[in-house]
Amino acid sequence: MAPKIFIDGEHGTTGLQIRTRMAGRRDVELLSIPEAERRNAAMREDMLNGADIAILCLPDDASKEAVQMVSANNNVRVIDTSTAFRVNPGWAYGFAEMDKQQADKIAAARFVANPGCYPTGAIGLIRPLRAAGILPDGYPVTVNAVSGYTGGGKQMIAQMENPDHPDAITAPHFLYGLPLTHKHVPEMTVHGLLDRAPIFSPSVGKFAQGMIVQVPLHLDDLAEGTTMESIHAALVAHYAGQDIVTVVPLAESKALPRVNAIELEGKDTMKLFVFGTPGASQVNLVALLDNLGKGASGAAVQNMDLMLAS
Ligand SMILES: NC(=O)C1=CN([C@@H]2O[C@H](COP(=O)(O)OP(=O)(O)OC[C@H]3O[C@@H](n4cnc5c(N)ncnc54)[C@H](OP(=O)(O)O)[C@@H]3O)[C@@H](O)[C@H]2O)C=CC1
Ligand SMILES: CC(=O)N[C@@H](CCC(=O)OP(=O)(O)O)C(=O)O
Repeated sequence: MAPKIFIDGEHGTTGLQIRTRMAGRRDVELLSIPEAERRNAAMREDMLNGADIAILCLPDDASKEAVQMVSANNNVRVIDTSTAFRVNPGWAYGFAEMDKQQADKIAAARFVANPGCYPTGAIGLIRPLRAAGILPDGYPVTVNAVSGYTGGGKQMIAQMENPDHPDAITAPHFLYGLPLTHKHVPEMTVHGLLDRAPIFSPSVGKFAQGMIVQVPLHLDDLAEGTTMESIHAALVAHYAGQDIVTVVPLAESKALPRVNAIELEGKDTMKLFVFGTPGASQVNLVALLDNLGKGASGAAVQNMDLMLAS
C-alpha cells in the first residue's frame, strides 16, 4: 500500500507548492481536506492521525497544536515547515546537505524540522567554515538577504499583488526585521555552529520567488592563512558527493557582472558563490535559492523522500 501523506495547510503558499511537486506521483497517497474545512480541527486531527507522514505548512502555533494531536500516535511521522521546532534537540534538522550524516538522521527521524529559507542560505555558507576551523570563535558574522515576497505567505502576497489591499505595499524593495530580532536568528546560530548570534538584515523585493543571502567576511580576521581560494575549497569539499547544493567555480563567479535573485525560481537546488579579488583581504559569500524551493517546499519533499526510503 502506498504511504499516506497529509499536508496540513495544503491551501497555503508552502502547502500548495508541495502539492504541485507531488502531482502525478503514484508512490504516495495524498490525504486532503477541502479548502473550506482547512481550519476544521476535528477533520485535521483525523487526517493527521491517518497519515504515515504529516507535512505541516502552518503558522507556529497551529504547528504546535498539530504535533500535540499526533503526539500519542507513533505511526505518524512529521515534517514541520514552521519555525516552532528548528532548534529543538528532539527534532532532526531537515537540511540534508548540512553534514555528511544529516540525510541519514532525517531518514531515521520521527520528527523533522524543515529549515527556514534564509537559514538554508546562511547555514549553507557558514557551517562548512566553522566545521573546517576557518571561521573563528567570536567572529562578528553578518547576514544580509533579499527574498521574493511569497516568503511572507498569503498575507504578503496579497499586500504586494493587490494595490487595493488595505495594507498594500508599493515599495519595489524594502528592509524589515529592523529590531534585529528576526525569528531565524536562533536557527542560524545553532545550526551555523556559531558562538555569537549573527546580525541578520532581511529584505523583500518585488518578485515572487527567489532569494539571495550574503555573508561578507574579512580574511585577516579568519584562521591564519585563509584565502578566497581556501574558503572556496572548503565549501567544495563540504558539498562533494551530492548535486543539490553546488559551489560555483571561482573562474565562473569572477566572470559574472551580477547575481539574479530569481535565477533558481521553481528549482529545488542552491548555488553558493565566493566573490572577491584574489589577494585582497575581503570576500563576499553568496547563496542563491528559491525561498519556496530549497527554502521550503522543495526541501520538504526531499525530506519526505528520505523518510520514505528508510
Ligand atoms: N512562504 C515561504 O517561503 C516559507 C514559509 N515557511 C513556513 O511555512 C509555514 C506556512 O507558511 P506559508 O505557506 O507561507 O503561509 P500561508 O499563510 O500562505 O499558508 C498557511 C496556511 O495555513 C492555514 N492555517 C493558518 N492557521 C491555521 C490553523 N489554526 N489551522 C489550520 N490551518 C491554518 C492558512 O489558512 P488561512 O488561509 O485560513 O489563513 C493557510 O492555508 C509557516 O510556518 C512559514 O513560516 C517556511 C519557509 C519558507
Ligand atoms: C519575506 C518574509 O516575510 N519571509 C519570512 C520568512 C519565510 C520563511 O522562511 O518562513 P519560516 O520562518 O517559516 O522559515 C519572514 O521573514 O518571516
